[in-house]
Amino acid sequence: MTQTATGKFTPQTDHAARAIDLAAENQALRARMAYLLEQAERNHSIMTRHQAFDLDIVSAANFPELIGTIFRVLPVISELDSVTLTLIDEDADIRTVMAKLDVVFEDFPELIFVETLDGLGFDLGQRNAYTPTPKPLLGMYDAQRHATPFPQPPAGLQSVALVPLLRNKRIIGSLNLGSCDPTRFTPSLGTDFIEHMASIIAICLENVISNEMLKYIGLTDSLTGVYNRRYIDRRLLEEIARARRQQYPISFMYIDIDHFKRVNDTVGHGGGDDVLREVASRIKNELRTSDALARFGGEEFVVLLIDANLESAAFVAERIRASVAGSMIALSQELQLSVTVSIGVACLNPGEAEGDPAAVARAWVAHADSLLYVAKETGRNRVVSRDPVEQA
Ligand SMILES: Nc1nc2c(ncn2[C@@H]2O[C@H](COP(=O)(O)OP(=O)(O)OP(=O)(O)O)[C@@H](O)[C@H]2O)c(=O)[nH]1
Repeated sequence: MTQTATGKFTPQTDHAARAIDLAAENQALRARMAYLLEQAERNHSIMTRHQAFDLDIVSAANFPELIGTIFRVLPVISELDSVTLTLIDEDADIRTVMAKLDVVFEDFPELIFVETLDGLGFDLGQRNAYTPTPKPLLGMYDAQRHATPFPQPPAGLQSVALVPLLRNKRIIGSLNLGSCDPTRFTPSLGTDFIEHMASIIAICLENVISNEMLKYIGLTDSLTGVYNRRYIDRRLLEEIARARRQQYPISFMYIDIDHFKRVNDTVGHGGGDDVLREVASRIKNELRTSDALARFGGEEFVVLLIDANLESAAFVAERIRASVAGSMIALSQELQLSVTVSIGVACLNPGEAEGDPAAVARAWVAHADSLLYVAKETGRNRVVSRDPVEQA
């Protein structure tokens, strides 16, 4: 109703006022609907992006691909200013295996390794088998308290979420999310969504790490820790193809411990194993990181040298021979042993790598083996890099 000049209300004015109220209400409803629509569209877009992210990480072929995707994609789709990952790696097994598989950790400054659960840098309270699943910790960023999960925080970091990564109730690390918006992560915020995301990341991490470990075990010799024959057979084919493309020489060394049967007879099989380990370590010390050392079986080792001609490979072989023969191998305080090796060296020059790589590899290895045979026949403890017939 509307009041007249005399103070009375008339039906007309009442009607008009009601219309104004309705219009205002309508406008407010429309604004609210527009807001909800916008929110729904935003949520839909976030969901779609996260579904695509889940697919990406689930199909990551290896460890670098997985963590690369997490660090590259997650900050964008979740509109975050920092994403880091802490992994618990008690005996540095993960780091050792990844390094062996040529993962370059410097490429991932957001990846943090800690030795223990306490090292995660946030309080999970006393834990035992019956402790309930730890929840993500959300709140204001504190430079001192969050120094471990955010070693290089972006300027203006305000709020953080530290999300435990769990596999079968075991905490394997944490996903650390940071935002410059102070209201982004508050203790009252629901955590279902980030817990779900963290659980998928944890599954992917565990799978990829186990796969890499298996790959590593499948390519290395368990006694000496150097590569095994399977690895070198595959690598030979790759390097022959690469040397052919890039036109550089590659060399191959066949190394055999002299009279190893006598070593075993003297110090037993266990002592023989120690000798194998020490010889592998002495050979490795003489090599560049680009060279590949493998145990071919028994007391035989092989080395693949990249971009090395016959002369430089023979030089390295001579250094290896001298290193093994140069000092006794101590099996215990009382027991020391003198060991020597014989080495055959063959080079594959640009132009000689043509044809079927497998056939080239076979002929090349056989050549190095025949030179090793010459070294054995002509007195052992020596390097032979040329056929005696060629030399004559
Ligand atoms: N301890 C140990 N011995 C091994 C291993 N694999 C092979 N052998 C031994 O290595 C010895 C190889 O001996 P041979 O091939 O006869 O040659 P050699 O005594 O080294 O003599 P030359 O090669 O002619 O100098 C054998 O006694 C094998 O038992 C191993 O993993 N550990």
